[in-house]
Amino acid sequence: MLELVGLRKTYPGFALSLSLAVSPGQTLALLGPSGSGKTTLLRLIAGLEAPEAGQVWLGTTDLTPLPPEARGVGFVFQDYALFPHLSVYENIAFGLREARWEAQQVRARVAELLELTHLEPHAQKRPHQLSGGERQRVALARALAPRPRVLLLDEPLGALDLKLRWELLWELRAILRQVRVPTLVVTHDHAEAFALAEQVALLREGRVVQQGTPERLYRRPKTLWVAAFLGQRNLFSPKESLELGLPARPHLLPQEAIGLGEGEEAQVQERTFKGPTVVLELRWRGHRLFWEGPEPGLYPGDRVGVRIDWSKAVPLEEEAVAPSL
Ligand SMILES: Nc1ncnc2c1ncn2[C@@H]1O[C@H](COP(=O)(O)OP(=O)(O)OP(=O)(O)O)[C@@H](O)[C@H]1O
Repeated sequence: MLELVGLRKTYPGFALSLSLAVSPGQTLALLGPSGSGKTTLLRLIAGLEAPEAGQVWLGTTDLTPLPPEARGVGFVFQDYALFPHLSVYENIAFGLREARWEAQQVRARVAELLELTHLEPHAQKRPHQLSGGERQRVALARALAPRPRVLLLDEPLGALDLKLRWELLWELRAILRQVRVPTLVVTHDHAEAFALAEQVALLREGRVVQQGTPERLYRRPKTLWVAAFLGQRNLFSPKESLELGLPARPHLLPQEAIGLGEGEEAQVQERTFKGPTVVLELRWRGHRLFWEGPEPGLYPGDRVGVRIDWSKAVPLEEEAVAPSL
């Protein structure tokens, strides 16, 4: 189990202050906007930065005083940081040779990782002869080679185009499930976090604002900020909630609360075709309402009845004042 206890690090205009735990064999996604402290947190765990307060625990070992190389932490950097002059094989073997593994053990371990990451056909290539996705897998294999006790991935899919991102996401997930090393993965994309991780911690200005399973976070966000960051669209301020007959606090109206067909009249403003679903932006009671579902056969200007199940409205907490530094 990886545990961060009262960890604190400040830079001019920025303060990271949090506690967090990753269970054995689990993947936790650190999700947050640019500048929220995701990379700083990984660097603190890896020992590349020293915290001003708090500790990093791995089981019963306090890693905080240890140098990076003694921590048993595997790190995949945003730009992969592969050695350009070494082959794929040698990139993966590098850390093992540094740690003075015996030649035969190195061969066996590298072969194992080439197989795990499907890189056998590329073993003798240099990084510049590889595709982005292949480079990403080399970086992962290199990080996993010395059997780290924790794996840190900083935007592992960040540099790839959209189609490749999703292909690699499934592959990365399969590999993580196979190796069962507790993993922290940084991303600013909620869909990526949801697909990769069992737990998601949402970071804002150096603090964890909410942590939970993807389902829990999406369905029960604490605040408007969390809901909006996770892609929820039907969000109402306390004033708007009151106008709609709800208590005077922020609310989320989830998709399943909105039915089309009969009911109060609304007008279609916009339509976005997404393949399996269509998103409609409706004008309803003077408010903007989004509906998403299978092809409704409706177009801008059309009128449609809207039925709301108010019992499904999710009350949210008032936004906390931005954390002070
Ligand atoms: N070495 C440093 N010196 C001064 N300020 C720093 C340093 N490293 C990070 N910061 C500041 O700390 C804050 C958090 O940075 P960090 O890189 O951790 O954010 P992030 O969430 O990873 O962002 P991104 O998604 O853009 O990579 C930023 O405001 C950044 O400018």
